[in-house]
Amino acid sequence: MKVIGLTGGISCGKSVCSRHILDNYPNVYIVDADLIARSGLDPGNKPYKTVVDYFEKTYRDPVTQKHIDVLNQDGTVNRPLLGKLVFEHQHVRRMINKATHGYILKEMLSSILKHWRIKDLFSSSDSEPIVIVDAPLLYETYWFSLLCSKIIVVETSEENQLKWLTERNNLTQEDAQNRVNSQMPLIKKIEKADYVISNRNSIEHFKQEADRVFQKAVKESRTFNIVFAIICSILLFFVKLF
Ligand SMILES: CC(C)(COP(=O)(O)OP(=O)(O)OC[C@H]1O[C@@H](n2cnc3c(N)ncnc32)[C@H](O)[C@@H]1O)[C@@H](O)C(=O)NCCC(=O)NCCS
Ligand SMILES: Nc1ncnc2c1ncn2[C@@H]1O[C@H](COP(=O)(O)OP(=O)(O)OP(=O)(O)O)[C@@H](O)[C@H]1O
Repeated sequence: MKVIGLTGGISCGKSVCSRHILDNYPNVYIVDADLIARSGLDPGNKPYKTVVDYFEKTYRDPVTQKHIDVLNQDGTVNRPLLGKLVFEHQHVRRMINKATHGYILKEMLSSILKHWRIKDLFSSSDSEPIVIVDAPLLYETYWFSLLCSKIIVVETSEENQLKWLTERNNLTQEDAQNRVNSQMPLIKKIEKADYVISNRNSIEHFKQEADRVFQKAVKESRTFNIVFAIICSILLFFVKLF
């Protein structure tokens, strides 16, 4: 098994890229951090409880000092409202990161280890599983990046990011800008990257670039070895305790 990270700025095209790779290459599995985070906010899960507690006990609207209810009537999280607060206020963002990142790491580790096969230790073959960890905060969250042998960064212009983000999420320009500003600057991610896929032209061109870079990354990635599998299992054990 090889583990390749896929990251980049918000709304740069990571999902388009991972879907394209999933559809066109055998033995590819996607571990999607956004999807995992979403499940963490389902009622009953630990991150959900932490977030609900925070808004019930701690958080007051900074202007009106009123209590803010982030739940819908059926008890699920009101994501548009929570999203607005998270990207507007650094302390809410800190809280949500603390509430969700341990959970995301645990679920990521479990998903990755599911694809690890002892037989790949002895012979590398074309059928070796390739796990793509699609995580927007791969560099912001040190432990996430450690899991990956190579990391691909998807980049585009800030103008494209804002345009695609306002259209996709139906956001105002200001809300979209808050989301872009809440992440590590894209230029820093590009500096850290093993590979960069540029998404500044058509989607078709982007997919061709994605093919080229993905094939190179697979060739140059090392196989997830037994020592690493053991370290991950131990880490998973401790993360599960908390
Ligand atoms: C704030 C939440 C409720 C907003 O939900 P919403 O449906 O509007 O957005 P969605 O989950 O689709 O995320 C969209 C994008 O926002 C960016 N983003 C999400 N969380 C964060 C964060 N904490 N900091 C910076 N950017 C973030 C990412 O680029 C992500 O791809 C949600 O993103 C969330 O629970 N975030 C905390 C978990 C997290 O850190 N996720 C990223 C995993 S690496
Ligand atoms: N080259 C392109 N031309 C036009 N639209 C594009 C292009 N690339 C991506 N998009 C659109 O931009 C939006 C964002 O793309 P995508 O969802 O893949 O980004 P992402 O990096 O996964 O976002 P997030 O960080 O929010 O998870 C989507 O609606 C997608 O269809």
